[in-house]
Amino acid sequence: MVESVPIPPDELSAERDFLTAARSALARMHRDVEGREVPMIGGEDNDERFTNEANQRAHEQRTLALVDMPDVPLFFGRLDYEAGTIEELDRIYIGRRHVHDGNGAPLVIDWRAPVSVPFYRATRSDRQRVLMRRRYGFSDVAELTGYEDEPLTEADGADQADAFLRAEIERPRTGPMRDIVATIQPEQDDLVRAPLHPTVCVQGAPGTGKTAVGLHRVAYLLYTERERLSRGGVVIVGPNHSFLSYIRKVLPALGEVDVRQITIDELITLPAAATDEPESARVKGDARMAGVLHRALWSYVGKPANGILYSKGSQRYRVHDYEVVDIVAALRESTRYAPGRNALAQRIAHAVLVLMERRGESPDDRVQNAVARSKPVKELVDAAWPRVAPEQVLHRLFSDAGFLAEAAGDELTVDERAALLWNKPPRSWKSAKWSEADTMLLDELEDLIERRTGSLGHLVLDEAQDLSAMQLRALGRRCRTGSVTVLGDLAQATTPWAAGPWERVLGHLEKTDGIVAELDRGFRVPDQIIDFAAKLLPQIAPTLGVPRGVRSVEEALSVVRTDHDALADTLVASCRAALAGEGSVALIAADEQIAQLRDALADAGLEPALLGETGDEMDTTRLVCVPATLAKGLEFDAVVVVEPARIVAAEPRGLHRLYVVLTRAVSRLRIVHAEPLPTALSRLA
Ligand SMILES: Nc1ncnc2c1ncn2[C@@H]1O[C@H](COP(=O)(O)OP(=O)(O)OP(=O)(O)O)[C@@H](O)[C@H]1O
Repeated sequence: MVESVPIPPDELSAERDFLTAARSALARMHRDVEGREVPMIGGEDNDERFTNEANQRAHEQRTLALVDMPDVPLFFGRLDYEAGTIEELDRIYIGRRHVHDGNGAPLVIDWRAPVSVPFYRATRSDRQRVLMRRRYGFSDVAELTGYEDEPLTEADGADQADAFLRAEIERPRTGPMRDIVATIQPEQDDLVRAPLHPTVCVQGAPGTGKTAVGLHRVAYLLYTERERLSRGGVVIVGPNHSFLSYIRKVLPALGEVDVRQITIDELITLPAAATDEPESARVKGDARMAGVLHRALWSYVGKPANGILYSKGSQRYRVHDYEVVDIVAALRESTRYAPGRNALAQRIAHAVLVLMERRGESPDDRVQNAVARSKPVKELVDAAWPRVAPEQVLHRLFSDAGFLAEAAGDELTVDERAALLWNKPPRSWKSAKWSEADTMLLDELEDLIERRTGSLGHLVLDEAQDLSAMQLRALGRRCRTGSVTVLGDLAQATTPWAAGPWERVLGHLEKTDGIVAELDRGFRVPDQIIDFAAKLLPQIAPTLGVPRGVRSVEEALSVVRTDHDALADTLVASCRAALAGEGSVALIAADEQIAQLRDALADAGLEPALLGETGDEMDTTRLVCVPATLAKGLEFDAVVVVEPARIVAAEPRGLHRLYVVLTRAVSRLRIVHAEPLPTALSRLA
């Protein structure tokens, strides 16, 4: 809580009483919904079962959304309006969900409601009929400890909003990410409340609140567009399980429990069992592969050498080869692969029907279907337009250099083709093991063969700078009529297959009407650390500006040079010093080093956890050892980074990885090294 003028005890106790009343009202709402019988319709057919299940699920979710979370305050702010601004209410309490008194009177108003907007937007120069804004402070167990008033009618006054924001950012971290609903900043609010369409893409430096904005935007959209979104559903795609575990509690705390938070492989659902070299993963992720796959698939459609001879009784009907060639050529231009097979059979049958009519017969649709299913037509279709599985096409592409060269045309270089070919091709496509990048290619082929149907209502892509063109195409296919929130930072792109600038990303998603916005105020990282990390920007993202910090923290940054023998002791001492403060502590090092360093800390009696081992390390342990490749998106109050040069050397985009690692600290960053620092940093250190 920010230091401020003393609070009159009566007023504080009145506010506490109000909180207690609101809590009881929420408990009553929960009981009411829980006790309400779910309407069941009789009958056992699929529609009825589906409706009953949907009703039951909706009831469960509504009940869950009304559970009072003991550590999440029910409201966080209050607006006192000019009399008559809102019907019968001059004062509203703003919270994470709507609470009413049982007689229709609101006690707490949802932060997403239009009347709550001035809480985030009103200023002294544009006070939107607000007289006073009050912000509450709470203990860890959501006990109301105080409040701060900001009268908007006074011409000037200290900027309490900034002090409040700073206090909120620096509140020590204990466990997973928390919501920022009490302190959403105006530039963030613009994005949170942007309409469902068009797609929004947010470029933002580390700690500018992209993830927070994405999650609050989902909560906002579910509030304003619940009906529309419930049909297709909402999915958040994050880079890995550690990250998803870190963000998993934000939406439930905002009352939203029906959003899937998953990794891209879980969305695509084709299991990956092989790994790629970076270069072949890069080529496989490239947008040019879409053309290669298209040509490879359609090369299975041949030029029919023979027409057909269809016999019915004593009659013979001949469709000539050149006629079939014309039908095939026309269909290639107008259909996907699988429906093309059926269409070919029907068109040939139609040609037979025309011959029958010319002879004075009057065949109907049933005859056409019978002809289409007849043996000669089937045989011709199987020969000219064979059934193929995606795996079959990809297996041939990666094992047959001639086939690949033909499908690639001028699109791929000789080296790129070599990177795609298997050294030891599996014997058959059925026994092939596919990598993650392959699964995107299989997904593309599946859609070329038969158009994917259904669309998500909304999709959030976090850390989207790392996605390949082929991944983006697969994601876009799952959200053809929905919209996307794309979140990322090009400077943090660590994958060799990253698709590149945001306009290109939107193109791959087929959301070219998407809007690109930028967040440039870094809330997480103190000025000194931002300035230090930003020295890498000219090398890793020369077109991006340096983020603006919002706070400086005394002794935020230190660089400690040691020698190899003393490294472990220095790290133990650094972690001990960090643990002496409040909040979470991370030791981040190159993946190859981290297990050994964890053991060294454990031997010294520090009880560290290794991130990624159980999935809930950040909930349960103050000191977490983080492999550099898992640091993205996470944050800790204090961070110790070990041997930056090793982090850089570990992968092709090591400098980008180092930038990610250096920007994880909320209060203090200590860099410990025995090996020389990377050049860009050594000049400074
Ligand atoms: N308006 C705000 N009020 C309070 N805290 C905020 C606000 N905006 C951002 N933060 C805090 O700043 C930190 C960084 O936010 P977030 O993780 O969303 O940033 P990001 O842009 O996704 O970062 P990265 O690029 O590193 O993944 C979080 O602790 C978040 O709670």
